[in-house]
Amino acid sequence: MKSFEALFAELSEKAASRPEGSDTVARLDAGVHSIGKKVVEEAAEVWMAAEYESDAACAEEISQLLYHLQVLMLAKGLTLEDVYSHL
Ligand SMILES: N=c1c2ncn([C@@H]3O[C@H](COP(=O)(O)OP(=O)(O)OP(=O)(O)O)[C@@H](O)[C@H]3O)c2ncn1[C@@H]1O[C@H](COP(=O)(O)O)[C@@H](O)[C@H]1O
Repeated sequence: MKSFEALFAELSEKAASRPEGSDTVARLDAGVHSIGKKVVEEAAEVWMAAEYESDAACAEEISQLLYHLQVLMLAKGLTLEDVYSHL
């Protein structure tokens, strides 16, 4: 099982090394506008799953939202500390 911190470390490494075939690199190259739209789409899917789908489906949608939020953080150059400092 992967933690939020472990995923962020993995994505940070991918952003730096830019391996062939990485979806994350492609999403970063698409830019903040594209990533932002994905965040909104995934947030809506979380909402719909919470109201109309199973707990497992809702959890999966939440994991996808967290992934896209991390991609947005990387695109903006934000660190975990930048976000955690507001929690
Ligand atoms: N955790 C995730 C993750 N969660 C969600 N997603 C992406 O978000 C998509 C889910 O969005 P949708 O359900 O809307 O599916 P879709 O419509 O096909 O998505 P689009 O490709 O059209 O955006 C998935 O198909 C993945 O492309 C993720 N992509 C990657 N990861 C992890 O990120 C790491 C790096 O991945 P790569 O960059 O691909 O090597 C690996 O550990 C992966 O497991």
